[in-house]
Amino acid sequence: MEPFATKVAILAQKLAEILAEKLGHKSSFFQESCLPSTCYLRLNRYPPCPIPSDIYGLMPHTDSDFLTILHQDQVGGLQLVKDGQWIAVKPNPEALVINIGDLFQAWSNDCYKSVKHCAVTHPTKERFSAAYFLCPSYETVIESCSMPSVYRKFSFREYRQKVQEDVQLHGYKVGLSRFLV
Ligand SMILES: O=C(O)CCC(=O)C(=O)O
Ligand SMILES: [Fe+2]
Repeated sequence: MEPFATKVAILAQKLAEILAEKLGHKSSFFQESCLPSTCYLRLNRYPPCPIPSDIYGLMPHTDSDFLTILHQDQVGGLQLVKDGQWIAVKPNPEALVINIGDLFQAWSNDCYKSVKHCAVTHPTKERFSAAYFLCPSYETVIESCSMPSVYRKFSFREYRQKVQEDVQLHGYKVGLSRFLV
């Protein structure tokens, strides 16, 4: 697991840099704010579920990070919203899935969009996935890279607190729209 985490951490930094450069920003921001101690790897296990159409493996959500690198096995179950429709991502254990997270959406001033996704369960098969989250330290302030800014600047701590508060109060994450200017 450690060699996977090390490789995927390097890949995440490279991808963040390339995406920043695409927006005309030669940024060391991700290297400075996303440290090994602030990023994490989550291992997901989805047991078989006899009523898959009624029970999600993971509820629809966007990731609260800069970007996520996901490896899924051959069972399949990852779905995402494209042009307003839920589509299944064809499982390919040889490939990695890269998802933009909320923080990249805010930093890029809505140029990159945080993708809504979920995991559905399988009636008979157990499924595994591994997700690496490129996250900054809680003190990091996320400020749009261009003007006029769609979102006010906020710290990652503030963002996480707001998400938690919304989940506790309303039962769901509201996300970036809480930070619209
Ligand atoms: O298991 C999957 O395909 C999705 C995992 C995921 O979205 C997450 O861990 O945030
Ligand atoms: Fe996710």
